[in-house]
Amino acid sequence: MSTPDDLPALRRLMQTLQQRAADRPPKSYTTKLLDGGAEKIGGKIREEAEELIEAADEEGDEGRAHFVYEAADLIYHTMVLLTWRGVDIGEVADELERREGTSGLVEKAQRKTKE
Ligand SMILES: N=c1c2ncn([C@@H]3O[C@H](COP(=O)(O)OP(=O)(O)OP(=O)(O)O)[C@@H](O)[C@H]3O)c2ncn1[C@@H]1O[C@H](COP(=O)(O)O)[C@@H](O)[C@H]1O
Repeated sequence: MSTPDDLPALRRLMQTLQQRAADRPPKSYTTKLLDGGAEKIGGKIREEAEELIEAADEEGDEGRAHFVYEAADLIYHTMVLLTWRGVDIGEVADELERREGTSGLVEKAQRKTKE
């Protein structure tokens, strides 16, 4: 499985989340989410996605920093859902690698001819 070597923070976060899933320490926000299952985590993902979209057109350095902050929130919660489902970020990286070089437009056209 490939690992996002250029993004060591993502790899470390994945390991922390997997450890949380194994240990379920009570004083952990991740544990709270994992215990709530896909519904709880999915609700947070929806909320964080909305917040990211809202931040997308905020101007200036502060707006940019807020947008980055919201993107990190969304990525964290998405990674918690991956963890809940037993999927490693490396598997997502593999899928992105498989797609490398194929335009979304080309992929869509191929899908349509198969249907
Ligand atoms: N990267 C994150 C991270 N990003 C965001 N969050 C939390 O996600 C929540 C974002 O939701 P909101 O802004 O809606 O805050 P809230 O209203 O308090 O949230 P809710 O009570 O409504 O769920 C906040 O509580 C943030 O602190 C995170 N919590 C944890 N991590 C990482 O996960 C690791 C393990 O965390 P614990 O499992 O809590 O120890 C940490 O060391 C960090 O590396």
